Amino acid sequence: MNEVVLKADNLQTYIGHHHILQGLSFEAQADAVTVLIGRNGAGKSTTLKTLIGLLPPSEGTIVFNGMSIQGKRPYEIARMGIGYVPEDMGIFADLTVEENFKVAKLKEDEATAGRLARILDLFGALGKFWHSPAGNLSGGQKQMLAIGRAIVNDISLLLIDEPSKGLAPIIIEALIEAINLIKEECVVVLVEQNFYMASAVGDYFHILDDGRIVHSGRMEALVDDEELKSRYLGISKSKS
Ligand SMILES: Nc1ncnc2c1ncn2[C@@H]1O[C@H](COP(=O)(O)OP(=O)(O)OP(=O)(O)O)[C@@H](O)[C@H]1O
Repeated sequence: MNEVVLKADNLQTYIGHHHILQGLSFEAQADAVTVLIGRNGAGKSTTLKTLIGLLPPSEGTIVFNGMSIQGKRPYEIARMGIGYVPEDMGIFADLTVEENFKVAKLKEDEATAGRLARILDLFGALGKFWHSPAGNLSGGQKQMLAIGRAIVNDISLLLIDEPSKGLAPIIIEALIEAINLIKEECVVVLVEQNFYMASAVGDYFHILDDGRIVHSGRMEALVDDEELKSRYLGISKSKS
């Protein structure tokens, strides 16, 4: 049995008066990519925002590496070793790629410089456009910058919200390769609608529906489960 790095239990999250997460519970294991999937509006992005402290839950617990993190501020949670790549990527379009990294870096030490060098090896375009405004990057390059910025610090958990959104298949292949390398360094919790990408990187899956987890298991089991894919993900056999 693998070590549990993140355990969310009975999360209840409201946005205004809307009760979005309704008792959501799941775990993420060490050395694995856990994928959250489900229909539009199921509560996937809300789950990541709840975990990182942007939407504090009204009830429930979140334990990360044995520490309770619910109720902490996002910057406190980030400093405990959780990286977050939001759906809109959150990069600073007017700043250069270099400046985007400067804003993100928590330390200017040797270990951070080593991680940055590895990120530039992984995502060659970032080095090429190092002095260009990040707003000029292509969609795929922006996603690489957003992910690179999140892993430049010493994190043990990376939360990524729908990285494949709007990207061409060839760029999705590069992202799959990158996430499979990143998972060697830290635990990944990924929200992903693209089932090809979800199944190419995921070790475990959780299906969300109406703010709850309705099915969980190993990704291989979901790949073979036509009924579940059709019911919750709208994937029919001919399309998969
Ligand atoms: N700022 C907001 N104000 C009101 N309702 C919101 C807000 N943000 C999200 N919601 C609602 O919360 C529910 C869950 O949204 P969320 O973005 O978490 O879903 P999702 O599963 O990530 O969907 P998608 O795949 O479309 O991104 C939806 O019904 C959405 O309309």
